[in-house]
Amino acid sequence: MFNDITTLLLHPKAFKDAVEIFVERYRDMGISAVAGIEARGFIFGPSIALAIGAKFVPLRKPKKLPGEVISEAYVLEYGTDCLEMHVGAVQSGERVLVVDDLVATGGTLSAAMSLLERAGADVVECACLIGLPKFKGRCSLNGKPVHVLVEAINKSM
Ligand SMILES: O=P(O)(O)OC[C@H]1O[C@H](OP(=O)(O)OP(=O)(O)O)[C@H](O)[C@@H]1O
Ligand SMILES: Nc1ncnc2[nH]cnc12
Repeated sequence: MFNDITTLLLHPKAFKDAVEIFVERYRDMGISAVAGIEARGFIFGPSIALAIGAKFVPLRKPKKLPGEVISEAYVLEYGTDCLEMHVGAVQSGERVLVVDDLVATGGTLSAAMSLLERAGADVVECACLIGLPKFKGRCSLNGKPVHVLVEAINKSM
């Protein structure tokens, strides 16, 4: 039941194709920052950022960033967690893309968007490789578009 993107990473052509599909979509959208969610958003986010000429902003789990941070707590399926971002990482009005490997309930993406919006950023879209059945094939979250490359099948059906 664990949707493991590390198998994709072992196939350079598939890994490159996945990044390029995102790059094609986002290259002309005036995006100046790509925010990647720890940990697996760090695998795809920086490549996309470099290719579209944007900066990369890490959204990290608690107590990892050395500078002043703003934090956003969120609820997971089992427990709670928190994302942090450096104060000043994004500017007011900056157009930001959020990247992660996978969306399940959408709680993590919601927290990432809240964090960025509290800092004044304009979240353009969230991009994930995989959408789990829990996300119900939705195309948006909190009024922002969510773009998913692959819908995972429901293995319990
Ligand atoms: O849509 P949601 O229900 O919020 O779940 C999606 C999140 O779950 C996974 O991360 P996880 O919380 O397992 O953290 P990790 O990658 O740091 O282990 C995944 O990489 C997403 O960030
Ligand atoms: N089924 C799943 N596989 C991988 N990562 C996840 N994060 C939340 N649910 C997950």
